[in-house]
Amino acid sequence: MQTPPTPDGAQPYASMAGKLDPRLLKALEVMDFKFMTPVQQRVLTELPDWRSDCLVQAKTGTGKTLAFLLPALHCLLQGNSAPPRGQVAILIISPTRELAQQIAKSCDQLTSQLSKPLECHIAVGGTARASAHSRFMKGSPSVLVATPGRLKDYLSEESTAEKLSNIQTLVLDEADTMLEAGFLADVKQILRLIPSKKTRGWQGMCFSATVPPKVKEVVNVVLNEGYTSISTIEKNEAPTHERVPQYHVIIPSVAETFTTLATLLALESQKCSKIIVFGVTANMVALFAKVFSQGLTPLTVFEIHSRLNQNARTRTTAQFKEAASGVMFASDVIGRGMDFPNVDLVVQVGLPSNGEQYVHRVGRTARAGNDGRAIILLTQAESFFMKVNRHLPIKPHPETEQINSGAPSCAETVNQAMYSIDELTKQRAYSSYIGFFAGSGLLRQLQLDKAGLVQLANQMAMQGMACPEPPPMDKKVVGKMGLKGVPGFNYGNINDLDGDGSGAQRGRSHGRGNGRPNGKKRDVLSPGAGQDRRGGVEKNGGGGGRGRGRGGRRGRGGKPRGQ
Ligand SMILES: Nc1ncnc2c1ncn2[C@@H]1O[C@H](COP(=O)(O)OP(=O)(O)OP(=O)(O)O)[C@@H](O)[C@H]1O
Repeated sequence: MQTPPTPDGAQPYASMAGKLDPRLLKALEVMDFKFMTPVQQRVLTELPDWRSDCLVQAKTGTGKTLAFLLPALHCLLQGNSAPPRGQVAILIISPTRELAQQIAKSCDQLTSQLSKPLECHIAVGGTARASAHSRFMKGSPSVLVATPGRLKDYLSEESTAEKLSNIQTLVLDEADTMLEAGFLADVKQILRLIPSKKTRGWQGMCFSATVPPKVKEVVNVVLNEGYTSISTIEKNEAPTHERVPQYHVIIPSVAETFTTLATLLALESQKCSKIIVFGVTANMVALFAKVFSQGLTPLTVFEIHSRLNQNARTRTTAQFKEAASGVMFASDVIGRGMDFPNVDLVVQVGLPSNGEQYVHRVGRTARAGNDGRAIILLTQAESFFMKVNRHLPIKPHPETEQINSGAPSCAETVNQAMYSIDELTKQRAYSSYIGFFAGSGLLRQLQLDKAGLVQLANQMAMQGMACPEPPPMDKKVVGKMGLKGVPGFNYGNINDLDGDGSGAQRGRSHGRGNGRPNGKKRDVLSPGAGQDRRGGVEKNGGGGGRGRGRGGRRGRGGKPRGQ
């Protein structure tokens, strides 16, 4: 007898008996997933064939991962056209390392009930390439979850590419970001390195919570004409959850960013226990984390961005997934796809790269049917974001006045915390802030010229970060930012700055000429370094971690450097 559907129309997975591989159904039972989410139901019931090409849009946190894994795994397990043993059948490309690891974990859970384990491998930057590659070559990988850089690196070796010469399914998760300017070239190059769709007829699956119209123009690189399009979002419906009230707080001046955030978090941590705070650049996030670790919040502070090495990123991801409470300061390395259970509140400080990125960041809360809230902190000049994204239901925060009036009373505490932060951390935050805007094309919308940008950053440094003068900038870096000759910079040697907590003392001058006692040279930052726009994208295949991150980071919408 058929199990009846629930009142809201969700079909139980039990109704898929006889259709979906029983071992997958058993795994779903073990995972305690009794009902299909709407996107899972629609993919499993509306695809003409589970091998059909598709573009699927559904809100964040609604179970898209299983919606592509289930049909792909079913076809692999049932199909008689499975590739020879040792060859990859399902290739999943993700924009970030953390997301790749998360997808692989879901895949392992779904295949846990097979009598003989099915191997799901990961190929991402920042991890020991040699050992992962050797496991991949010696093993029998049926599924590979990869980030573009490391995948290109694998495919550049003939023997490795051979293992990908019989793929059945190619999934682009976060498809819109994978098919936009910064990534499209990578994807096209990957497609040149695997057997062509025309001759091999592999299935293409594109999934995302946001599908801007321009994506549809390029989706044909992985989908055949006539592909199935599924969306669980109504035409005029906001792409965010109705369960997430969204608010903005306008900060009186950029100098008050830190005090406003401190006031907001003090207020919010009375009602919320698990919070993610996004910042505009990795270096700004690093500064937030250091400052708020100085007793500015009762919550445990977590930090994740591309300037941390991959071990630290992976550890923090696991810890924050497990944590019952805490505040995680994050860049866009976790902006998309990441599933941290029970996040109550998402705060965005400053502008996201675009409306889509805003939606994905908000989507770190209210997942799997839970509730959540979202707040964006913007300066008056940045408030154009609401005008150009009118479809987003962002309202003024009901406690804006209380937050703004409370901020000055935090100034002393924030200043004291700032004094204890090393000079290099502040310099990097300052430099990355300038680099972000200089390379963003946002100056016009902000009604700022280049000198105005430098002035704004100086104001933030001197009034917000307790710097006695603008942090020093290297002339070459300024030139690379396209700001040569712009007034307002304090040129100096970054190598002279104190670079860790031990060298920084309360109230210590931030000026030039503080020699490093050990005479160690510091790397000079490249413009835009420490920016995690485009979701903390992958760069080259090899190496990774802190050192590589500097040279290879991608600016807003730009091509990845160093490839
Ligand atoms: N059928 C189900 N029943 C209950 N929970 C589910 C089901 N399917 C998925 N989930 C859970 O819902 C959460 C969100 O799933 P998932 O990460 O796949 O969302 P998503 O739509 O891919 O989100 P994003 O757009 O942010 O990438 C996860 O914790 C997942 O385990």
